[in-house]
Order: sequence, then structure tokens, then C-alpha cells
Amino acid sequence: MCSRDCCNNKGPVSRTKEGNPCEKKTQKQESEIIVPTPQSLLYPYEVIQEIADFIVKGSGIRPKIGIICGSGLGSLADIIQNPKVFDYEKIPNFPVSTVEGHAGRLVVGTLEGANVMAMQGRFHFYEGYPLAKCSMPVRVMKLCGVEYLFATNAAGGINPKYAVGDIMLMHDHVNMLGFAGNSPLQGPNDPRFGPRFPALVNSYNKDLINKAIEISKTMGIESSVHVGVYSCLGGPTYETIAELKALRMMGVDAVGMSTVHEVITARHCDMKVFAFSLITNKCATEYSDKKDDEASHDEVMAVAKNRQKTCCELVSRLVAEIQKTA
Ligand SMILES: O=P(O)(O)O[C@H]1O[C@H](CO)[C@@H](O)[C@H]1O
Ligand code: HPA
Repeated sequence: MCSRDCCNNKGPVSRTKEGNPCEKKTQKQESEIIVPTPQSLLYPYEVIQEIADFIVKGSGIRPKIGIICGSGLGSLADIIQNPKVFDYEKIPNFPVSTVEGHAGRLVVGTLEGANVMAMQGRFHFYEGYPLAKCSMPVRVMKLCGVEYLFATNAAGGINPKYAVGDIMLMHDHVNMLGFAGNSPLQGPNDPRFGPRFPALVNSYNKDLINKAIEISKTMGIESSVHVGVYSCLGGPTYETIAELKALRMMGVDAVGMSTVHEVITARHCDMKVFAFSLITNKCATEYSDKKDDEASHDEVMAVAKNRQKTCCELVSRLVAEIQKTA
């Protein structure tokens, strides 16, 4: 509120470049002007290094594969052997998970003989975190030694051929937050992480996609595994019918509220990326009065719980393949 008697403005005083128009500018006020921190400066290299050292020293492990567990897919971290668990609150400078189905723990250990670390709980833009904060753990993974990022998510199926419970191997994305000018890389670039202008074609590693397809055949689930395009929206609202129609026209097969900024951050620092969506609900692209058409987080969680065994097997087998060729 403006404290001046001359002023009728009872709203919050805005600290813009122009200042509060009803107050005379003084030297002190100029220094109070709040300029938002560019995203890339939120977590400088040295801070990321400190977090990575904390994890590597605390676990005695230098992981090669990093796994991000999607909503309801926390069991991907439960299959890690000899786990060393770090609650996010206990990791210096780490955010906390606020979403149901995201426990908020980092699990470091081995899977199929490979050193791995898994985030049991990711950070989303709609939780109030800037994108650079959401994807900061990917840089921590990199400085821990991670070469491969496995990003998983729960997503709504827009492609009419997709059924609930299917898996979509991501081979591309449409970055809706990026269309609006938001990027985890916004701000000065630190070349120790990667280049100013990273290319994103070939972001999703083709060898890993092909291996996953082969694995799906040996598991007998190939008819419910697709290769498609994911799009991330800001959330937390699920999409309107008009938005879903627009996304479909753009070639999007599945929609969610995560993953893309993690992939951008991983590609910026030259990690190999494998990502998949578990289709937890079918998105309606026509108007109807059916309550069934409304997405709900309870449904998302229930489907993820039902399909967690299959997702765990796919991830374990792909890790085993990577380990075999290492
Ligand atoms: O992308 P993950 O974290 O799997 O979660 C998905 O599920 C939640 C909505 O039900 C959103 O957070 C959406 O992004
Ligand atoms: N839309 C957005 N995010 C989601 C959905 C959806 O339908 N399902 C799971 N996460």
C-alpha cells in the first residue's frame, strides 16, 4: 500500500522501473528497484557443484544414469539396489516437492549393475518454481557424473490411437512455455554447462528409442508402446477442448506439465536423453457433457500405480542394455 496521504492508491505499491507514480523519486528509491534475477543466475555453477559433491560424497557413488520419476511412478526409484536416500530438505539448496505422488527424495544406488540416481519427485512450473529451478537437478546429475537422463512422466493422450495405460516413447516435443518466451536457459550463459544456442533436433536419443522398442517386443507389450510427440503446458489446469484440438493440429500426441525443460537442460550439457510418457488419461478433443472427459490427478495416480511394474521393467531392461555396451 502507498503510505502517502496524498495518494488514493490502496493497492500494492509496484516497484517497477518507473516506480510508484504518486511518489517523488529519491536516490534511495532508485536503489530499491527490484529487477528479476535471470533464470540462469539462480543456481551458479559453484552451487550446483556443491550439491553434486554432497551427493557423491554422501553416497560414495558416481552415477552414470539419472532417472526422473513421473507422477505416481516413484517405484522406479524403489527398484534401486543398495539405496542411499537423501530427503530433498536435507540436501543443501534443494527445493521441496509439493505435489502428491512426488515423494521428495533422491535415491542413489545400483540398477542392473549400473550406478544410478533417481529423483522421486520432480519440480513443476505450476508449483511456483522458475523453470531453471525445476530443472536444476539435471545439472546436479551432470556434475555427479550422469551421462544418460531417463525422464518419465504421466501424460494425457491426445492421439486417438492411444489407450490409457499405453507408453509413448518421446521422440520430440513442442515447448509451449518456450513459445511464450520462458526457458530454463534464459539469462547469461555459463559455457561450463553448454553453448549459448543449443540445437534441439535429435534431442531424444534414437538408439535408446530403438532399444526400448526391442525391449517392448520381448516384454510382449509392443502393441501398447508408441513413439510420439509430447507437449508441456504450464498447468496446473488441465487443458480445454479448444487447446487440445490446437495441440493435436500441431502434431502433439501426449500432453503434460513437465519434462521439456529438463530435456532442454540435459541437452544443453550434452547428456543423452531417453524419455517416455505413461498415458494416464485420454484427452477429449470433442465437446460433450460426459464427466468421464475430465482429467483428474486421482485418475493419473491410479493408472500410474497400475502400470508401475511395466514401467519399472522397461527402465531396468534399458539400463541393463546400456550397462552391457558400456
Ligand atoms: O509430469 P508429471 O510430473 O509426471 O505429472 C503430470 O501429472 C500431473 C497432473 O496430474 C502434472 O504434474 C503432470 O505434469
Ligand atoms: N494434461 C496435462 N497433464 C497431465 C495430463 C493431462 O491430461 N495427464 C497427466 N498429466
